[in-house]
Amino acid sequence: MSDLKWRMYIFAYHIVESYFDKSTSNTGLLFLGTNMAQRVATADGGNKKTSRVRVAVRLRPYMGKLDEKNEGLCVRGLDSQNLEIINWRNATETVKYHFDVFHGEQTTQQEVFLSSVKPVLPHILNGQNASVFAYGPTGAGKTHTMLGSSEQPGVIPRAVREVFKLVKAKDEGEGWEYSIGMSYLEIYNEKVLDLLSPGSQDLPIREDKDKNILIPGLTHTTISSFSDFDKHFIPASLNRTTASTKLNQRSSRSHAILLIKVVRTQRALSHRQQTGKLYLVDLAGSEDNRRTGNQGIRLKESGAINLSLFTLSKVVDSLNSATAVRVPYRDSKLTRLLQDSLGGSAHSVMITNIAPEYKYYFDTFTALNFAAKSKLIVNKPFTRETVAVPVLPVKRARDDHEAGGSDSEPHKKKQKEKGREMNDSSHPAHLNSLSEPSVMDRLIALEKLMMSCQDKDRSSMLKDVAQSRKEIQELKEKQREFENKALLLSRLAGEKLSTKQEPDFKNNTAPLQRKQSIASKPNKQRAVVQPLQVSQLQPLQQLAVVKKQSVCVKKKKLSGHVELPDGKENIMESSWESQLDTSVLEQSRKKILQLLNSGSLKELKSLQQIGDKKAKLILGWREIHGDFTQLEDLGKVEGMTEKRFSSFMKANILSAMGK
Ligand SMILES: Nc1ncnc2c1ncn2[C@@H]1O[C@H](COP(=O)(O)OP(=O)(O)OP(=O)(O)O)[C@@H](O)[C@H]1O
Repeated sequence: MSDLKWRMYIFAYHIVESYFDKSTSNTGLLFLGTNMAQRVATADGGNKKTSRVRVAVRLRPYMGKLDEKNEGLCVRGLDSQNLEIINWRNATETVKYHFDVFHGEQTTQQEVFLSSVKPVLPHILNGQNASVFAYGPTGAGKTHTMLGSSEQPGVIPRAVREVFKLVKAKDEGEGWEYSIGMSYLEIYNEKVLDLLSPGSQDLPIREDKDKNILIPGLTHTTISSFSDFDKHFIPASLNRTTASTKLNQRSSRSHAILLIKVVRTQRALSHRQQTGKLYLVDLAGSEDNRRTGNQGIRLKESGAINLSLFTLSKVVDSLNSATAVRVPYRDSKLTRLLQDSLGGSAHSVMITNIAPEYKYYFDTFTALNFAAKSKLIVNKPFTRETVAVPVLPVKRARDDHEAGGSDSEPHKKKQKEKGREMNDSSHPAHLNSLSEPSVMDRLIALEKLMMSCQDKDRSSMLKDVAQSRKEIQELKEKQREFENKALLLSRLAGEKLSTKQEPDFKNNTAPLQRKQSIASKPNKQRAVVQPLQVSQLQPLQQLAVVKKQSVCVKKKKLSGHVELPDGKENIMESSWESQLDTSVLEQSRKKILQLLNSGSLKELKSLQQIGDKKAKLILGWREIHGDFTQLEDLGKVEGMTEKRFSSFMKANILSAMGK
């Protein structure tokens, strides 16, 4: 019985030529194809550029026969990138996930191929590597996606055919000759086995000096056409290790890896050669042994499968995370073998297969959390029936953690109580699978694991921020040191040259002001005193015309050291207001107050040191408290410290005078 299903798969994918030609020429379905592989540079240990693994999720159609409790769907698609799954903590909520691509249950094999796989294939002909792999729980549709059937051929036959098509379309004039070859292997119980040469021993995985991954002893067969490929592939597929589990009668117990190699050789001297590799991988299903009923050898297989899938998830996570330092390729044979075709300069696509039935909830939730770029809890019911479902009385895992970990007695007691509540008959039937205590325990454990990972990410980010702050601080100190030295030097120089009262030190912060003051010393002196005297006689607007230069000089003094009328220098700057004419000061203050009370967002932003956020805060304050009675009220606005207020005043009064 089980063999029959597998043989059906193998022979079913065998494609009727005319069908295939017809289906691939249908470009009307290319709408998803615009989502081409994004390449985001991240650090990969050294300075090598790595590209993101593009993640697509495919939801298999609902199968009534797999839903013994008649619970319905627990997950559904929203659009071409988003889906939602019921929140196990609160059935009136859903958790929304975002992916590069989402393929709903109606998506055809051709659409999956066109959007997720076809775009990466041309790279193989240019000597680059790529990998496409189907990931997900057992029974969720990985083999269907990768292999398919005669009516619905999957990724493997379509991709191989496309590679031949691309090579055929190559213009002879380009001067390259192409040859296509294949290898086919499985990783079973952490052993690399050659499917084209059954009975072979565990093969070693090596790396050459150019970091290419090699498997010495692996059969590599040149293929000249698609039917040639078929001739080798079909019998080899039957060598794959599969077995019957409770969840899938013909469950893949190994990772099947098909390698298509395209070698192109330059016709002219120096006969340069480039090799592009395409890995098409049908992974074994991630499994929960409590549900598969695995024992003995099945349990051992399952341990190996889960371990390598866990490593794969860590690798994908590291490649897609900007903060990861090390990509753990070497932690499993699967990832070691894919190392030169996953991340790095390779083009990688992961198709995560999920099933919609409640009995797959835990597996689906786990797979989504592994694959998701982001998720969001949405406060709305998933189905009409779930609206009435009471909130699951589960304490937040983080609270549990903070309260002493899962092993503490109170926690265990709570778990028991939880279990009792879950079994309460008041819960609707469709939550049965979810509310099983064992599922609950695993969900809580999963959440804890995820939180601890997030915490780790956060703490490494915080470390980075702290480091940057430290560096900025050090730079600031250096700059201060440099300025003090320069100041000292300039003073010394000033003492030496009695005729030259102005230091000849120049720095980048105010070179123009410095030049001005040296050139016209008398004006400079007037700049401190005269404007204030002039301004007593003139309204503020007129003053503005006169004062361009003097304000400029004054600004310099206020930010550095102030020269008093008697020629002495005063390093303190707190007395800047006292040097201004009181009526001018008053006018400026009035003007600013008026603007604060009646200015629009744009007008507020025209004030010095008021950005978009501050302007909005001012508007908000005005709305709640009415007009500012005095400028000092500004200190009551959020974020306006005493220091900021005085700096705001100085900048705006000087600016008002300078206009
Ligand atoms: N998109 C789909 N459309 C129609 N049928 C599907 C789809 N996906 C999966 N199926 C069906 O669901 C069943 C399980 O799928 P499949 O064998 O591909 O799962 P799997 O993930 O490869 O499982 P395992 O990891 O145990 O090998 C099969 O009968 C398959 O035909």
